[in-house]
Amino acid sequence: MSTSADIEATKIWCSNVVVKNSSFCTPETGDFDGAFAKVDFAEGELIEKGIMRRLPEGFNGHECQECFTWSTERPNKTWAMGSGCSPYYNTHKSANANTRMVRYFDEDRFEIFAKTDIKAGEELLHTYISLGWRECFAPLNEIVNKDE
Ligand SMILES: C[S@@+](CC[C@H](N)C(=O)[O-])C[C@H]1O[C@@H](n2cnc3c(N)ncnc32)[C@H](O)[C@@H]1O
Repeated sequence: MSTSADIEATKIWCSNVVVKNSSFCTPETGDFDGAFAKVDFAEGELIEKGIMRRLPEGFNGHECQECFTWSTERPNKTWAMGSGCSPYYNTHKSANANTRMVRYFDEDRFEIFAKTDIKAGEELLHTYISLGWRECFAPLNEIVNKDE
């Protein structure tokens, strides 16, 4: 088990998260991946931390579902790839998302925290900040917000 000193001292820590088939998989979608809690988390607890690597200038994140929006500029021109399990978190609208990602753009790192108490085995979901405007997420945005 990692102590808080271990976690503090490391840049990438995702020991309490596993990746496996998402709970959103259906016979129609086929298999795809999601991130899951390996242990119980209390509301506010750190789930995972890691680093980002910026993608080359000119990279078009509108065509890539796996990269992260990595600036507050809109339209966004800076995209990054995240460490650990971070690329595998599926999304949901804010009311149903059980995690939140804190982005430290100037340090190229992130932390993911529990928004609610989470039981081991639950799928971890966060609301993608680009869900409403990234071109490749248009079909997903319709699915997630179909009741709005
Ligand atoms: C950042 S990736 C997440 C990991 C991805 N599921 C995988 O297997 O690599 C984003 C993609 O996951 C899928 N996804 C995310 N949230 C979803 C949801 N709530 N329902 C269905 N598919 C979802 C969509 O295909 C989306 O483009």
